[in-house]
Amino acid sequence: MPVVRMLRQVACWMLQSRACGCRASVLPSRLLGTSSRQIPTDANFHSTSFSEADQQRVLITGGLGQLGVGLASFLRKRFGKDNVILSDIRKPSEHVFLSGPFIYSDILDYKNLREIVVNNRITWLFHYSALLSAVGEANVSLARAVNITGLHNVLDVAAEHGLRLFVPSTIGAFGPTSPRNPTPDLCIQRPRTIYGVSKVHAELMGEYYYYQYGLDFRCLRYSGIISADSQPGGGTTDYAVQIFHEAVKSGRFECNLKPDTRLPMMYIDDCLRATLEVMEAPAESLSMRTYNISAMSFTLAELAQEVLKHIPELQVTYNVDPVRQAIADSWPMNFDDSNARKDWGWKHDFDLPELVTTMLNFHGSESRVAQAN
Ligand SMILES: NC(=O)c1ccc[n+]([C@@H]2O[C@H](COP(=O)([O-])OP(=O)(O)OC[C@H]3O[C@@H](n4cnc5c(N)ncnc54)[C@H](O)[C@@H]3O)[C@@H](O)[C@H]2O)c1
Ligand SMILES: C[C@@H](O)[C@H](N)C(=O)O
Repeated sequence: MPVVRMLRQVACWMLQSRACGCRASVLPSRLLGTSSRQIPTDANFHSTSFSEADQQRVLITGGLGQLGVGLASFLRKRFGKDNVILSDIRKPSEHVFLSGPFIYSDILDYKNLREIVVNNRITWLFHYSALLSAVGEANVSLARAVNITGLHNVLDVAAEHGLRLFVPSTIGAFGPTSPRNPTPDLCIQRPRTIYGVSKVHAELMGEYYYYQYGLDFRCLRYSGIISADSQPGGGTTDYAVQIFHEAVKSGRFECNLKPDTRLPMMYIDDCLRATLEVMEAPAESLSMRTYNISAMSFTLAELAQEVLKHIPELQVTYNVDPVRQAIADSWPMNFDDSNARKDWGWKHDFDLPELVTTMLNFHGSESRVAQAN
């Protein structure tokens, strides 16, 4: 880059950072490659020119889990099939492999991550890799590596290449000393799972990179997400997906939490739309970098009651798993998402009755197809 242009960018960045109150700072040393110079950072330093800005090039990490395939298909409608790259360390199904670009990416491999971002001219990164609450407790050292070390790699690559970065947080980022009904955006966060601790760390690190290095970090705290065509990956809220599969398949469901357990939940379509909306929200509309988002909140008994309206023969039994129950009992019962609604117009579409009808319609048609075959 010619020296004059670089100096102009640096001066421009310093003016901008003063205007937004951010502190002038330097990138962490590994972001500077082999150079020993310390260059003031600018989130747009390496990014695309203005005319290219509408044509995002997207990377999704951990994309073969419950949410990533749906996110890819949603974003491909917006940005075009070839501009959204799904990645994971697992082998994709043939259907996923044929539906758009897929690439192997282990978020613990920093150089490989950087290579993917550079070679594909990525502008937006959705960081979905994680070990969820229940599997995280069963494998704390792996959860620590994936959820914390992996996040550090993603933050550094995103800051270095001027990406807009989305990292989902969760209701699990709160703990027993947080207000539970409702839980506001800003309150005590002392979660008791490695998953929750890693998500609070992600929220704080993302905000730190935003203030220190100008990284365009955006984060939503998702509720338990309920999806029809993908399986949950080992969380405490998995029962709210599994009940639909079992209701249609066997007419029986054994639940691992108590019937009066109340948690915030959301249908996947609302979750994915919220994710794109916050990523597209003008920077000046965001008064925070991390927002609660919510749609509904129900107990297991209320969920079962709603499903019974459609499948009266369903038998629900309870066999409580103490680990999952302790986690659920420490999480919010209701989520206060008024800031998201006020700042960038968040509004959910699905409440419990629509959710149940949609899920059962999907599974009903699936099982009819299976029977016909
Ligand atoms: N599903 C929910 O209810 C929910 C709720 C709140 C927040 N979230 C967050 O949303 C994100 C996606 O959730 P999900 O339900 O799809 O999770 P999931 O567990 O279903 O999928 C996570 C994916 O990460 C991948 N992964 C693991 N280690 C990896 C590594 N080293 N490198 C690359 N990928 C790796 C796994 O192979 C898996 O496909 C997570 O960050 C999760 O914390 C999910
Ligand atoms: C709530 C969420 O983060 C995830 N579904 C879990 O239960 O771990």
